[in-house]
Parts: sequence; C-alpha cells; structure tokens
Amino acid sequence: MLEVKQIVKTFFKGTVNEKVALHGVDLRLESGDFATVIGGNGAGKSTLLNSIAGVFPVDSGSIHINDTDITKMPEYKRAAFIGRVFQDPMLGTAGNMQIEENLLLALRRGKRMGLKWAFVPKERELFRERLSLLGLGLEDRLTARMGLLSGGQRQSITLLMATMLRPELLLLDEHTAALDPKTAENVLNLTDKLVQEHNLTTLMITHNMRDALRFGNRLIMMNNGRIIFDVRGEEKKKLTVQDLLERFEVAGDTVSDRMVLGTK
Ligand SMILES: Nc1ncnc2c1ncn2[C@@H]1O[C@H](COP(=O)(O)OP(=O)(O)OP(=O)(O)O)[C@@H](O)[C@H]1O
Repeated sequence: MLEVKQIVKTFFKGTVNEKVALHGVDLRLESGDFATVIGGNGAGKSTLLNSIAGVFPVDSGSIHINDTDITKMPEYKRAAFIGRVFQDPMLGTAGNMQIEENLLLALRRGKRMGLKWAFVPKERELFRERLSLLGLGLEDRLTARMGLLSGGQRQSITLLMATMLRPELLLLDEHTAALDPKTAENVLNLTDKLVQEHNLTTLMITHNMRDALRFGNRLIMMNNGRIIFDVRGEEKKKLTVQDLLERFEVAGDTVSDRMVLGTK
C-alpha cells in the first residue's frame, strides 16, 4: 500500500524561476493496484514518482509504504521497498557487467555482497528460468556483457531486476518511450505479466493514452501539479480516448499527437 498525503514540491524556491511542481498531492494505492499516470508536459508526473522514490526531498506532506513512513528516508534505503524502471534503457543496468552479474546484484539487493562474486548454482538456475520468460534467448547468454544488448533487451532485464525481490511498489517512468513500437509492446506485455504474477502495486507513467487505458485497474490524470482525475475498476474499463481528450480539454491542457497516436 502507498499513501501520499498532501505533498508539495517546489523547484528553485525563492528565485525568479520558482516552480511549484506538486501542489499538495494526495494519492492512495491499495496493495495490488496498477495505476497508469497520464498528463501533458510539465504536469508533475515524474516529480511525483521521483518524490516517492526519494530522488529529492519534498517541501511538506508525507509518504508511507505500508506502515513505514519513508518521507525522510534517503533514496538508497527506499530502494529496499521500491523497484524502478526509467525511460533510458542505459540507466537500469550496468553496461560493463555481465547479464548474470546484474541479476545477482538485484537478487542480493540490500544484502552485503562481500568481496567475492560467488554464484550459487541455484541462483544461475533461477536466472535462466526468469530470462526464459522474456522469450529472447537470453537464458543461454548469462555471461554476455549487458552493453552488447539492445535497448529492448536491457529494458526487459531491468524489469526482471526491479521485480526479482518482490518490491512493495513498482515505479515505471515512461519505460517504453525510447523503444521501437514492437519492442515497446513486448516490454509492456512483460510488465503486465510480472505485475499480475507478483500482484505488484504499480505506478506507470505513459505518454500513450491507449496504453493508459489498456493496462492497470486505475488511471490517474495530472495537470499543473495536481491529480485532476482518478478512476478505477469498471469505470476505468469503460473509458475511451475521447473521454480522456475531453478531460484534457476541460483542464485546458494541450494534447500532442504522440499522446493520442502513441507515436514518439
Ligand atoms: N529537477 C528539476 N529542477 C527544476 N525544475 C524541475 C525539475 N524537475 C521538474 N521540474 C519542473 O517541474 C514541473 C513538472 O515537471 P515533471 O517533469 O514532473 O513533469 P511531467 O509531467 O513528468 O512532464 P513530461 O511529460 O514533460 O516529462 C515542470 O515545470 C518542470 O520544468
């Protein structure tokens, strides 16, 4: 469960460039909620995810995961609760390390690694099993350098890593936006499979309205640092792109072609 209460975030406070990116945002995700997040440029979507992940402190308000108050917890400690996948496929994995070394880091997250990279055979077996889920043949390339893989392959492995130890919360920030349409589709389907399989509480920012409608049991729309629409269950299932366009229009937001058509 995630509970965000009244969070405010201001950038460049007290300067001519002062920007209030979040105006007292409230959000509660129940365990297993999969919420897609949409909104125009500068709506505050990434700022909301970054505030939850602890990339920077918030000005006020509180953030709880289950019963733990993480508002003042440093980012590296929050990583024990949170799995993240970013837009840039290069960010989630270490390019100069092997596939299995990256996976081992994820498996031993929060534990002392010591000086040795001693693999237990059971771990390699687990990695092979997880990688075969991707259907990319990577289970036979455990010692390949991550840097040799394509963006889609790296993003798929980042997803596996983010969910290797079941996180309390999964944060996805436009994680398929840098991929070609076919690869993006595969990574989205993998995302959905992992979320369902592990019943993960998930927040997924997407610029694509169709994907926001297709995935998850909840949809959240942001505008100008506020959540202006939060819909779930049957009501979400009935929503159409046209409904979303109307909401954007009422909010006075501009909608780009890529949001409607899903192109980059
Ligand atoms: N690190 C930062 N320093 C200064 N201003 C920032 C920073 N991050 C975000 N902002 C500003 O905060 C506002 C919200 O930005 P944010 O990136 O959260 O929007 P977004 O909804 O994710 O938009 P986009 O879809 O364009 O990525 C914008 O005005 C942005 O310029």
